[in-house]
Amino acid sequence: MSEPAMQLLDVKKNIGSKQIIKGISFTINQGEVFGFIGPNGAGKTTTIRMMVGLMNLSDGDIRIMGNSIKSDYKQAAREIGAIVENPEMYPFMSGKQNLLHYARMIPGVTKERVHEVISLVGLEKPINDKVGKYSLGMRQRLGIAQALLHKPSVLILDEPTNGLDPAGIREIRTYIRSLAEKENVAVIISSHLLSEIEQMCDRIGIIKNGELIAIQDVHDTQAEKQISQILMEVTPAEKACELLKSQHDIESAVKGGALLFQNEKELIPQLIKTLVEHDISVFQVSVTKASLEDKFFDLIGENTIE
Ligand SMILES: Nc1ncnc2c1ncn2[C@@H]1O[C@H](COP(=O)(O)OP(=O)(O)OP(=O)(O)O)[C@@H](O)[C@H]1O
Repeated sequence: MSEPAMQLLDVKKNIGSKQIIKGISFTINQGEVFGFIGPNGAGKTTTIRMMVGLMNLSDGDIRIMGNSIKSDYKQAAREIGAIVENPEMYPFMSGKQNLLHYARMIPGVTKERVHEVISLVGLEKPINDKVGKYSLGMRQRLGIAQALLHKPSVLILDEPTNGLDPAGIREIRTYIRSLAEKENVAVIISSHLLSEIEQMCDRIGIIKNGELIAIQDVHDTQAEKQISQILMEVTPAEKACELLKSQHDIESAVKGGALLFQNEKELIPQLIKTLVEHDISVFQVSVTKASLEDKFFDLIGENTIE
């Protein structure tokens, strides 16, 4: 197993008397796209500011390719590329001129590397146009290209989908995945909207009130044996609801003449057997996959995160 790209070890942050981050630990692997999700005010930006060294930790540590951000900041910082606030670009210069300008300030960055990062974010066509004419999505690509110039091991993007239209969000999806693979760079993307970033992530970490409440493997949820949303049309529904609880410890909601609950669909034949044995009539069973969004709402206990 290769060295983790980033490790958060019981990270805490107090501001005044308030504990904003309450001991967060997780590991991000090289080359993976990690979504950092949570409602507004959950603590995403605070955690990210600590990851990139813009804010001190109150306790715990962050290691980037094994280098402690506390005791070995210079080495750790070399491994990070980030867009936390809007990157400064000169609007009267072309995208390429901007990149060359930054490249000159970083030791060891060649012209070849500048061309490489342009192609990684798919900006070849407009790269000689003035940045002032760029769309928000294009400016963001340029910012990411700039953040990649020094070949970091970790790329951190705070709310990169904010302000983008659906086409811009689709574009991000395509190039983030491919650059993570081509560069073997770990990408951390924060968002308060799961639907916007779910498709480009390998794993999602969910943060609420300064605590990490779950880490979810996105590919797992696409696997066969997973939690499904099950709707059973039964009569009498109330009696069926009690039976599922007493015989199978399943909590279900009664809606009209139907029961609604989440479980593995492999359990369905057993449930039908129990119901029929107790003189319940089963008219119909329908199964839909519980999306990560459903689980996210379950976890954060809200129906909306806007
Ligand atoms: N300088 C500060 N002083 C006091 N409280 C702060 C400070 N900075 C952040 N907070 C509080 O810490 C909590 C976490 O804020 P943070 O900005 O990290 O959340 P977030 O998940 O990034 O939210 P958003 O999606 O709205 O950016 C919030 O309750 C916020 O009010």
